[in-house]
Amino acid sequence: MNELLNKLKNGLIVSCQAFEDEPLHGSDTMAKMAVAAKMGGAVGLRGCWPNDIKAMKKATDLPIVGIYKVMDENTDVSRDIIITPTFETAKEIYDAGADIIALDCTKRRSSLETEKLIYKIKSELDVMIMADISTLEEGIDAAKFGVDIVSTTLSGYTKYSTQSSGPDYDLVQQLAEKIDKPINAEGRYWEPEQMIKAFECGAWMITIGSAITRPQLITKRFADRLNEYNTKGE
Ligand SMILES: CC(=O)N[C@H](C=O)[C@@H](O)[C@H](O)[C@H](O)COP(=O)(O)O
Repeated sequence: MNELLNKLKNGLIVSCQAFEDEPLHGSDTMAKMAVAAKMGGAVGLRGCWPNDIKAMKKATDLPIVGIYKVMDENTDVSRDIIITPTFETAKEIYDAGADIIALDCTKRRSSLETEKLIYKIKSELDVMIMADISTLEEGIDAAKFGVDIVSTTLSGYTKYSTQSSGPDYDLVQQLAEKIDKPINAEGRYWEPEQMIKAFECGAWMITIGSAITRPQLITKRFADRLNEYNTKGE
């Protein structure tokens, strides 16, 4: 088994990402988040854009799953491919130091295009690929096209995938049963016990983002609960 995959086995990857409209946006802050994640016991990181990845790489020695999100004011996140959409974006994060490149492998793009992109990355860059998918069928296809890891990242974020406010355990389980590749559980994990359930469903590793690195959402979760409590008696 590949040495990097061994390091990630049964481990926690912390996603450190903040868009321009988020209070923690900026590479310095993401690097600090990365250090905090390492102190807390993360075995890997997920980061977005070359500058953030470079800064996180400099600040820690943890392996990085790199992505490059491309979006503008016309982007519809349920319709468009935004996670590492092209070879050029993959190459940029590879040059920045990503150890694994994650890319959208949903059927929002044709299978042929996805297959070609995977082939080009595999043949020109010495890097592992994580397929961000939303359904079992997409996971099976991505595995056939030669990715190294399949991730549930986009379940709930394509129009045709299972919509849920919590993690998609069924998808983790089905992928683990049907695909002979490590499965990364990702998306809407907020509780340690949810994470354990993902491993019981067959996950190789787990990636958690918002519940650890988006303080505005962490605060909102508490504030929402408090509002609910405060309005009950009215
Ligand atoms: C759907 C999409 O674009 N997900 C992104 C992928 O990189 C990130 O915004 C998520 O934070 C990440 O997947 C981790 O998930 P969660 O934050 O739920 O733990």
